[in-house]
Amino acid sequence: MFQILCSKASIAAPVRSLSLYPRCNKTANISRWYISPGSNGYCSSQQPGNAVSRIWSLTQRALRQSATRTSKPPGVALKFILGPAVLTVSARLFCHIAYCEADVNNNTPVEVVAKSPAPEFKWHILWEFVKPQLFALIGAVVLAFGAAILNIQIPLMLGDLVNVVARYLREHTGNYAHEIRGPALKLLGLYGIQGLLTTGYIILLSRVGERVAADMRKTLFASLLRQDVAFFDANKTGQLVNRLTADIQEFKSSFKLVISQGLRSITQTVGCFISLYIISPKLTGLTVVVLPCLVGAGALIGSFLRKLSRMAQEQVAKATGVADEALGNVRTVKAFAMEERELQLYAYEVDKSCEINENLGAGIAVFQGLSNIALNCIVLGTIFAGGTLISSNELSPGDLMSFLVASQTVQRSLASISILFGQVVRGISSGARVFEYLTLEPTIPLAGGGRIPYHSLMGRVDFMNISFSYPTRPGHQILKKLNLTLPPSKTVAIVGESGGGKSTVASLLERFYDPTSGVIMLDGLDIRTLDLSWLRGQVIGFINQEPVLFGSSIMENIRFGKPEATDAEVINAAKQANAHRFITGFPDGYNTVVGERGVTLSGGQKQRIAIARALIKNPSILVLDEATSALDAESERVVQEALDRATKGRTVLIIAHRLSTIQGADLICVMSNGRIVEAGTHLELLSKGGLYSDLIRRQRAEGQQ
Ligand SMILES: Nc1ncnc2c1ncn2[C@@H]1O[C@H](COP(=O)(O)OP(=O)(O)OP(=O)(O)O)[C@@H](O)[C@H]1O
Repeated sequence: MFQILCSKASIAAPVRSLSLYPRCNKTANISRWYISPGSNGYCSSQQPGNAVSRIWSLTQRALRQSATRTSKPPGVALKFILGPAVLTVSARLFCHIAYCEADVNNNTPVEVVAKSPAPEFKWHILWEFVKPQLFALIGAVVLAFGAAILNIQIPLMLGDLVNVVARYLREHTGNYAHEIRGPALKLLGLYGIQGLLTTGYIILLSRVGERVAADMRKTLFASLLRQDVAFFDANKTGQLVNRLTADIQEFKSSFKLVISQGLRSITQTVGCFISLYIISPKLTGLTVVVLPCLVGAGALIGSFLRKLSRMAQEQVAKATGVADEALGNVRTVKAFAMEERELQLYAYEVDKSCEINENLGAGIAVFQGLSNIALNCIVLGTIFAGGTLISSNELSPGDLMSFLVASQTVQRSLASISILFGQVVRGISSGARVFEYLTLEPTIPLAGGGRIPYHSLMGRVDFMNISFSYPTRPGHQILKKLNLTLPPSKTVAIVGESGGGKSTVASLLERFYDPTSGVIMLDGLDIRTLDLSWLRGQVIGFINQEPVLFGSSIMENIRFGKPEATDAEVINAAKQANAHRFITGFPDGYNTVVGERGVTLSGGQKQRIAIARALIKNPSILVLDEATSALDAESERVVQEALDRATKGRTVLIIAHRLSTIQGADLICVMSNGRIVEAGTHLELLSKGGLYSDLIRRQRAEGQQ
């Protein structure tokens, strides 16, 4: 199996392919090679072993495109030269050179899976979020630093205290209570100040962390909403939501931990080492020999645990994706009685996650067990060696106490640094995933630069020589040099076989996608030069087969079409859409909450609210994409009545399955193979006896007319 790994759009279709039979003059284990099928991407083989010696199957069209556009990801460079029958591939991978030749064979199907390369962590983006919180952050750092410095002081003062006790036990002279009071009060004061500093830095740090996370969430959400439709074709909603929630949460935890624990641990390690050296250079020498070995072993086990933890994170995201999809489409799941299958899918992913987490837990347990043994051995060793030094009067009992406490602090700090290291890696990878979409620029920007014509619109639309392939399937051309005119205030219907590209035409008019070639003109202006928010918000009204409502009130749903609309405007739009009567029939009227995606309403009711939502913005152009095809006869009659009223005086594009609904259109265009092949009125097309009359005949036979 081969994979195409794309950074933006994904490619996910079984397609015709060509096979490459590479012959190379040098062994190179090519695990990844680069092609650019219309967007940046990697291509890799999942077959193990020496990839150069294997047959490479790739999509013919994707490769053709890759032959014209290649770029260099780090460490990988590759060129495609496509001859009539021979494909030459030259690859430089990690300093190995491989030359491959390949014969073209069109018949082998290949599975193509989309996957993104690992995103990069960008410090300058983090800086933008941290900048507004700089003062609070500096305050937190200073307080945390102060608390850490005091922690270095504490072992020394404990030593003083023990020395007082030891002297009293040895000599039994002086006033014990008086002698102990001073160092004890000092220590108490130190504990108090340390407590205050700790409270202060935790408050400041959690404020900084929460605000940075909140800003990131808002910016990421705004960035996601800004993306064009192709982005959502290529990315699963569950995974996007995961970036907004789990990834930002993980990043926030790491950020806070690094500043609090990282700073404290490093300061304490350095400070306590100095104290250790001052107390006893000999004992410190012993510690210096033993500790790095332990820390090295700990780091090794730690890196293995981090790998497991990353796998666990990814697995949880997968499981979330499955649950999100099933719950988001719960009605379909129920309609097909697929609860058991969805449960099995989810259980499979959760079990995998559980297995990884169990291994991770066992790894952590072993790690902690070994650490405990090692740390206790160090204590024992220190007491043993320290006792020897006491017996030779090189060390006092208080010094040994200070040494023990300080060396424990060093050990704790080093251990937390190694744990922290894992957290940093997790935080950085979560941050990178968040930043990836924060900076992603949509190919069709919603705002900026586009103009809004001064004059009022006539509403003439011209599709001129439009060719189009979906970004997720660049090799599959849907529209082929399509020409179509929507005259002002006229109704044009597009009919044709299913999957022929009718809805695609509507999507291009809305600029959900831009054509691969050709121009769409609105009143003689290229729509790419027009302000997109204005075009979608005020010019085009869109009603499709399955209207999706938000889980708020009917009033808010209609007002979604024009946020500044008054209640009277909402009611007026509802009346035009034949919705007023049923809305006022509800106990809460316009304040009735419609449930998630409008589940508490019937199909016809939802459709009429969608019509009101489109009409409230008084659009010059109305696009009806099979707006009545999902309704029963009675609902269709009421909705059709509303639509007839709504289309008056507007340019209307109707995409229709059921030909009975478009017979009154001013122009009917028949689409086939990505082009308009017939155009005329119902009667003209019938008299031609072409594709349209075939469709009519077929639908009559199927009883749809
Ligand atoms: N987002 C998408 N990404 C990739 N391919 C798509 C996408 N949407 C539609 N297609 C493909 O484009 C082709 C045309 O689809 P379109 O929805 O425009 O057809 P249609 O004529 O409206 O069909 P129907 O009458 O069944 O609704 C189909 O082959 C479909 O699989």
